[in-house]
Amino acid sequence: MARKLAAGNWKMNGTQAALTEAQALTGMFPAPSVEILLCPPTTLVYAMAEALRGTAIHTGGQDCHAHANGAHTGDTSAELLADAGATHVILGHSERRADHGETDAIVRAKTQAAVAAGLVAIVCVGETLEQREAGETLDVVRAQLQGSLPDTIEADKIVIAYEPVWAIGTGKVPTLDQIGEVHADMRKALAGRFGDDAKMLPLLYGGSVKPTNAAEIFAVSDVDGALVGGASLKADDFSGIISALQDA
Ligand SMILES: O=C(CO)COP(=O)(O)O
Repeated sequence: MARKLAAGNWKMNGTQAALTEAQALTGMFPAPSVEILLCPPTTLVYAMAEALRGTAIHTGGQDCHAHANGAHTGDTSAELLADAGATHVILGHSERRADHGETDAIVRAKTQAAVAAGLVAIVCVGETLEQREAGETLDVVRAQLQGSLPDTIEADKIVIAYEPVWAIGTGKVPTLDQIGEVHADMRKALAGRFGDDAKMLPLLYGGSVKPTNAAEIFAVSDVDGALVGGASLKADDFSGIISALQDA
């Protein structure tokens, strides 16, 4: 069985004042039955990891460079994130693929770097609206998985997040059948490539997950958690999603 994970992606939001939201979550979930992760902007990774030290809530980055160190002005390596206290890193988010031209090959190199640094890599895939309307969703997602993952994996170091681009920040969510179809197909593709390890990989759904729709999404088979944007910024909202995952 894959482990369950509720992950929050704060994107480019959150000053130090927002750390109180992370601390509030620790009070609500002193001993959670699922993994909980918050990925703040890079500027807050160290402070959040320190604030959450000794609690059940993990801290992660939102991207890393493919190299461990060197002349890469403005970039952050997986090693630096780990040194700051991160345990996870989101890679290949559609906003990075779109804003920074990240290809599957780049995401794959970053995934290898993250795992080498001891981080869990959360690898994001997902189709655009145009691709869905053209009936290309499963092909697009399969190709992204194929290109973005290394040939050999450690099952406890990889998480997959299916995030349809058109569902991110829009309030639009695929039907439960559509989510189930993609997740089942991802599990099948991963099993074809990694054998039994595929059963251990958490497959997260992301895109307009809210406390109000989380339970029905978590009831879909092969959905092992969520990667949450807007609703992870406030402890009151994110806690509803975490509770739904615990109850699933
Ligand atoms: O992109 C996302 C998480 O990585 C999803 O964002 P929203 O939950 O705000 O739609």
